[in-house]
Amino acid sequence: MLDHEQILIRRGPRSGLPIVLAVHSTALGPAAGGLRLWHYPGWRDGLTDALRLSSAMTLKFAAAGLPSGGGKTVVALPPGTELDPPSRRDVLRDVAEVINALDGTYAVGPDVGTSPADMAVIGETTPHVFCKPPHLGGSGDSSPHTAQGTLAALHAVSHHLYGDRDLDGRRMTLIGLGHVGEHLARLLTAENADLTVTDIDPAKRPLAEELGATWHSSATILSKETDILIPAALGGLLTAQTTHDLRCRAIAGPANNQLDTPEVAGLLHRRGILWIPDYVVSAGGVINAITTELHHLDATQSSTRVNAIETIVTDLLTTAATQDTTPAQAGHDLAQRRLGTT
Ligand SMILES: NC(=O)c1ccc[n+]([C@@H]2O[C@H](COP(=O)([O-])OP(=O)(O)OC[C@H]3O[C@@H](n4cnc5c(N)ncnc54)[C@H](O)[C@@H]3O)[C@@H](O)[C@H]2O)c1
Repeated sequence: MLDHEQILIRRGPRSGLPIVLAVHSTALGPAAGGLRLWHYPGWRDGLTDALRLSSAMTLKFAAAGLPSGGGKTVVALPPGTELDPPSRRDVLRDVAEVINALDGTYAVGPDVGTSPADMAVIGETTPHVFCKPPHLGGSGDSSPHTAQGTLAALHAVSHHLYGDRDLDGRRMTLIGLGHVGEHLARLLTAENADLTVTDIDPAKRPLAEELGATWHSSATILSKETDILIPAALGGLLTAQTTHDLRCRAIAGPANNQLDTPEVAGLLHRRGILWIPDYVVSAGGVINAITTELHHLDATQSSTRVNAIETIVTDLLTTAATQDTTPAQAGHDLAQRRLGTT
């Protein structure tokens, strides 16, 4: 059954590249979601990714209580393709024209492979764009807000596990010191967490030293004993296999698509490990962008919405405990209720 409202697939007239724009749902409001400019074996793989990612955006907005729907755009670059600046501009103009064809049903922001600077180029052709650089009136880099929302989720988890939201001395293990990970590491250090960090990029190690965090090999990080594990790198980290290695009480991080398959949530539950849905934990960036740019809230109101992730996670954990289910199931049920599908 087709689960999506609209799927546009076009070969860009300037770039010749396949552009897939998927609108999963506008049940709660106009759709929004990032532009992924990434290498795929073929355009159909890009289509599969756009379908999956756009439905995840619907869940993200519904769980966050935002009046927006899920969408995503994927430009499927053939393997090995490098875009020089003029070619990149051509792709972005092609994408902007596809967005304009939807007449406000969908607005685009950055995702893997794109940045606020790319949104500025798209914004030359369509107004349906967010996260442009601040000097062009946008909210710019979303990663500080994603880190802020993740911190809010960690407060909720700490309170649930230990009866205290204070992170002072709490053992936290952070995987990935990229855009979000670095901001989060600084926030956790400011709260005196007992922080261990890792990254496959050894150039990140000086940051660990600067913050007084413990640096750990990425190869063995999952088996390190810790209170809360925070995935902030790539997806697919949690599999039936890696689940056996874990020595943590909970997992809450911003990395998208952490579970290899949905069944892994059940495996974690049976091992007594709380897993907080990634689409709830990682929502801070898009909450800030959408509320400030599309819903015109001021910075304080928007920050309050990002910090409300703490309440959302608290409610999910309470529901899961009282109904003897997983936070994953509780999150799914919450989103479906808001979407009016249950
Ligand atoms: N940037 C945002 O606002 C935002 C919003 C929502 C979700 N996310 C998700 O959060 C995650 C991090 O995003 P980001 O913008 O910081 O990305 P990024 O590319 O800046 O950082 C990722 C970091 O992870 C490291 N890494 C990759 N594989 C690793 C591994 N196996 N072990 C350890 N480290 C590894 C990389 O070297 C890099 O430093 C991604 O999954 C992203 O989809 C980001």
